[in-house]
Order: sequence, then C-alpha cells, then structure tokens
Amino acid sequence: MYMRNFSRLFSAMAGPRPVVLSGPSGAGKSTLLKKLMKEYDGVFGFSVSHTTRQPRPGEENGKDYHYVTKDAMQMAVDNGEFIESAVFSGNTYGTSKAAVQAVRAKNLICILDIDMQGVRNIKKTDLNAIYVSIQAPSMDILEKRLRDRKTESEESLQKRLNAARVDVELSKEEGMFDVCIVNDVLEDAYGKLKEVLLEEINQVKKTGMTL
Ligand SMILES: Nc1ncnc2c1ncn2[C@@H]1O[C@H](COP(=O)(O)OP(=O)(O)OP(=O)(O)O)[C@@H](O)[C@H]1O
Ligand SMILES: Nc1nc2c(ncn2[C@@H]2O[C@H](COP(=O)(O)O)[C@@H](O)[C@H]2O)c(=O)[nH]1
Repeated sequence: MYMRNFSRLFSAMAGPRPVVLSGPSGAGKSTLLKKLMKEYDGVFGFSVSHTTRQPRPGEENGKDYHYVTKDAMQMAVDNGEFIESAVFSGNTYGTSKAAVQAVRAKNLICILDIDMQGVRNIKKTDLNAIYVSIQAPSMDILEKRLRDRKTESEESLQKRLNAARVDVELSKEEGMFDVCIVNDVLEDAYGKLKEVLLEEINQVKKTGMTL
C-alpha cells in the first residue's frame, strides 16, 4: 500500500531516471559509483540507504549509510518510511522514501546500490529506473576482491559468497537488468557504465545549464 502511495508521489516529480546498480558483494558497485560521482559532480546523487550493520573504517554516517539499530530500522519500516528493505548477510538494509526524494528534489540522477531483493521490489514501483548489473569476472576473483578488501569476518565472507552464487543466477533472468557489465579491468567497466548512462548525463547537464 505505502509503495503505491510513494509511486504516485514519485511520478508527480518529473526528472532524470534513477539508476539502480546491483550485483554480488565485492563486484565493484561502490568503486564504480564513487568514480561516477567524482567525475560528474552535480549530476548524480547517491540514495543513502539505512543499514543495521556496523560502519567500516572510513565510512561516514549519513554519507555511506544511515547506521541504525535493529529496533529503529524495524520501527521505520513499520511506519512505511521505506520504498524497499531486505535482509542481506544477517543485516537489514533499506531505501527510504526520503533518501530518494532528497536526490530527486535537486534534479540529480539518483543512484541506488542495492541487492537483488531490492531490485525486485523497486521494479514494483513507478521509479522507472535503469537497472545495471555489475558482475565480477569469476567467483574466484570475487572472493579474492572481498578478502583483499579486509572488511568481512570469515563468517560474513562466506554468507556474501553464498548470496553471490544465487545473485549471479538470478541476474541472468530475462528482463531483470537493462545491461550487465563485467567489472574486470576497472577503467573498461567504468567506460561501459558511462556509455550506458550518457543520455541521462547529457540531459541533466543541459537542464542544469538552463536553470
Ligand atoms: N576492476 C577491479 N579490479 C580489481 N579490484 C577491484 C575492481 N573493482 C573493484 N575492486 C576492488 O574490489 C573490492 C570490492 O569492490 P567494492 O567495494 O566496490 O564492491 P561492492 O560491489 O560495492 O561490494 P559491496 O556490495 O560489498 O558493497 C574493493 O576493494 C575494490 O577496490
Ligand atoms: N535491498 C537493499 N540492498 C542494499 C541497500 N543498501 C545496500 N544494499 C546492498 O547490501 C549489500 C551489502 O552492502 P555492504 O555495504 O554491507 O557491503 C550490497 O549488495 C548492497 O548493494 C538497500 O537500501 N536495499
């Protein structure tokens, strides 16, 4: 029900199409979106999710995530504050209506970095997003990247690798994604991502200049 209300409110706000990045943990979504936001300052805005997981070293509350307790998250979900929420690797994550509206109010391209459950739920809304799957070249490379990132305990790493195996299969479903980018050489993957988003980028740049 709240999803439909949100959709009505959202479709009333014309603007650039949001971009959903999804793919296994460690595939390189954050790396790619940070490059995009740095190169196109004033074009993209990140939808800051809520999470019950602990912040990693270097992550900032309100910038990378809104870090909340399980109780606070549950209360906000029950209040209908989220467009979607999902449990991933033992923690809850969610996209609030406020996070997306904050970006859209500035007429920026809203980027969401969400898991496959989130993709399925966002697809039920009127967000009219561009869905981009980011994949690692292989499970071995994915595991190496996750281990080298040094953010996960062995238990969390195994949970993420298990989720990744499911994720890889689900992402092959017909019509799930508009495009799939294999993030092997970072600059090549980044080039492909820019190519996919070029039309939206140019539109925002053009509109920005006439404001
Ligand atoms: N093309 C690449 N080649 C080598 N290493 C990469 C490449 N892309 C990203 N990495 C590295 O792999 C690790 C995982 O990348 P990143 O954190 O961006 O993944 P993610 O998909 O956002 O993961 P999560 O879903 O867990 O947030 C990071 O240490 C990053 O520096
Ligand atoms: N469904 C949602 N998934 C989300 C959201 N924010 C992040 N994520 C996904 O969670 C995993 C793990 O992220 P990490 O930062 O702990 O490594 C990753 O796949 C993200 O894409 C959200 O709001 N909703």
